[in-house]
Amino acid sequence: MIDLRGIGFRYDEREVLRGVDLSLDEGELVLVSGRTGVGKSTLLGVVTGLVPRFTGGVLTGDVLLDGASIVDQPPRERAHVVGYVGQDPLAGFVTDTVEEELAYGMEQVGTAPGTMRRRVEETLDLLGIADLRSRDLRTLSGGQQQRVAIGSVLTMHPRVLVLDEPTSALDPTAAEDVLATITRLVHDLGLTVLLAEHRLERVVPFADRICLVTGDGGIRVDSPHEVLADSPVAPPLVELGRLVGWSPLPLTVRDARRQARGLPDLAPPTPPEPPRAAPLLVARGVSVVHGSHVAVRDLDLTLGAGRVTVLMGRNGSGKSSLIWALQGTGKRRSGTVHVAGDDPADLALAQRRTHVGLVPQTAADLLYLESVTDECAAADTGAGAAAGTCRGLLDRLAPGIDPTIHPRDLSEGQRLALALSIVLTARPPVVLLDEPTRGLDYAGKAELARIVADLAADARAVLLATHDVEFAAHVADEVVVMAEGEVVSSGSPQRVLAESPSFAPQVTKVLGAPWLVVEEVATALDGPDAEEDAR
Ligand SMILES: Nc1ncnc2c1ncn2[C@@H]1O[C@H](COP(=O)(O)OP(=O)(O)OP(=O)(O)O)[C@@H](O)[C@H]1O
Ligand SMILES: Nc1ncnc2c1ncn2[C@@H]1O[C@H](COP(=O)(O)OP(=O)(O)OP(=O)(O)O)[C@@H](O)[C@H]1O
Repeated sequence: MIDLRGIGFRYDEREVLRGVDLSLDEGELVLVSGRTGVGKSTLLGVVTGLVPRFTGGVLTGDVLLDGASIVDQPPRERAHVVGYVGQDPLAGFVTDTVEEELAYGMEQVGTAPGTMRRRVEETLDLLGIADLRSRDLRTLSGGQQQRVAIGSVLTMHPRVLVLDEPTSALDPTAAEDVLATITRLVHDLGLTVLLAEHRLERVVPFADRICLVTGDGGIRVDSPHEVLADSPVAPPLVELGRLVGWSPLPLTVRDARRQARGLPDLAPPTPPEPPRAAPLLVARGVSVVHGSHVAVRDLDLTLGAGRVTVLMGRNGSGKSSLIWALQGTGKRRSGTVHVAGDDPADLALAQRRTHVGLVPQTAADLLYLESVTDECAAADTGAGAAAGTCRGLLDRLAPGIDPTIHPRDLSEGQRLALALSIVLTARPPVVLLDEPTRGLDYAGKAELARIVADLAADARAVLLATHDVEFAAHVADEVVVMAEGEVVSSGSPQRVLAESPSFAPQVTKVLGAPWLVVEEVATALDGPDAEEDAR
C-alpha cells in the first residue's frame, strides 16, 4: 500500500539514502534496523513527510500511497492515514493533559463526539494509562509519556503506523504489552507498521520483515532469518546462535531453548566476588513528593567506589525522581544525601559537578554550543582533561560523527552519545545515568559498558537507571529494583535479573541462571583455560 521508489536523500555534502525502493503491504510489521545514525529516522520521515519538510535536505524519488504519489503532500494531510510517534514524545505533544492529547487528532479530522469518547476510553485501557487520564503531560514519567504518544496516534485508527524507537522508555513488561497490542492490530485489522528499534530482542519476534539500513545509502529488506544471518546488529539470541553454529538461527526464546538441548554440558560462569566498596554516596530516608504524589518514599541507598549499580523498575516507579534528588537539583521532602562529606543540594552548580555527574533522560538538555567540536572542546577544558578526550569517548560510542554538525541535527543516539561523552570526560566520583542506551546500537552499548567498567575500576561509583535488561546484564555489579518509590529488591544481577521473569535477559531464558550474557557462553566453550585467561 505504501511504495518508496528510488528514494534519495542528502544534507549538503552528506548522502543518507540512495536509490531506496521499499514496498509495505497491508497487514505487515516491518522492523527498521541499523547502526546508530545510519538513517533509520530519515527513512521513517520520508514515509511521514517530515523529511525533508522539517529537516531540510534534498529528497528525490517518489512515495506512493495505493498507487498515488503523496511525496508533495504535507505530513498534516497524511496524518489520518499515516500515524507517527517520534523518538521524543514530549516534543510531539500539542495539548496539556492525557485525555486532550488522545482526542486531539480525532478533533482535527472531525470525528463524531460519541466515537471520540469511546476511542479515548478504549485506548486508555489498551495502554494501561486510565489512571493518568487527567494528568498534565509534562509531569508524566518518560515511559508514561511514551505510552500516551502511542495512544494518541492509535485513536486516529490510521492505516499505517510509523514508530521511531517506541519501546525505548518502556519497562520490559510494558514494551511486551504495547508490541503485542500493535501486533494484534496488524493481524486483525490489517494495520501496516514501520518501526525503528535498537532493542531487537524486544521486536524481532513480532517482525514480518526486517529493513536493514546498511550505511552506504542503501537498505536490505528480507525475512528476519535472512537479514539477521549476517546483520551488523543482532539480538543476543542470534549472537548465541551464531556462536554455537545453530541453523536456522533462533529468533525466539522458545526456538533457542529447543536448540540448546543439543549443547554439551558447559561449566556455568562463576559470578565475581563483589568488591569491598568504600561508600561514595550515602542517601538516607530520602523522600520526593510531586504535588500529592509520593514518588520516592523513605529510601536508603549507598553507592560504593568501584561499583556499578543498575536501577530498574516499572514506568513511574520513581527512578528519575530519585536520581535528580541524589544529584541535588531534585527537591527532597526529607532525608539526607552525602557525597564526600557534602550534600550536593547545598553546593553551587559548578561545585556540584565535581561531586556528581548526571546524564538526564533528555540528554539534549546538556548541549548548548554550536557544533560537536565546540561541545567536546568545552568538555575537555571544563574537566581539565587532555584535548581530544571527549571526542575519543564519542568515537567509541557513535563513530564517525561530522565534527562541524550542530548538536541539534544529530540523530537521537548520536546526541545521547555526545551528552554521555561530556559527562564521562569529567570523571566525577559519582556518575548518574538516566536511561543511557536510547538510540545506541549494540556496539555502542558494549563500548558504554566498557567505559562504565573503566570508571568503576578507577574507584568511581556509577548508578544507572535502565529498562534495557541486556545492557543491565552486561554492566551491573548490583541491581536495585524500585516499586512505588521504594526499594523492593537488590542484589547481584545473577540473582535479581536472572531470577525475575520480567528482567531475565535472553541468555538466561535459554540456559537458566546464572548465565547472563553470550560472552560467558563463549568463554565456557573455550574451556577452563580461557576462563583463567579472561580473569
Ligand atoms: N541537518 C543535518 N545536517 C547534516 N547531517 C545531518 C543533519 N541531520 C541529520 N544528519 C545526519 O544524518 C544521519 C541520519 O540521521 P537519522 O536520525 O536518520 O539516524 P538514525 O539511524 O535514526 O539514528 P539513531 O539510531 O540514533 O536513531 C545522522 O548521521 C545525522 O548525523
Ligand atoms: N510534577 C509531577 N506531578 C505529579 N506527579 C509527578 C510529577 N513528576 C513525576 N510524577 C510522577 O511520579 C512518578 C515517578 O516518576 P519518575 O519519572 O521518577 O518515574 P521513573 O521510574 O523514572 O519512570 P520511567 O521508567 O517511566 O522513566 C510517576 O508516577 C510520575 O507520573
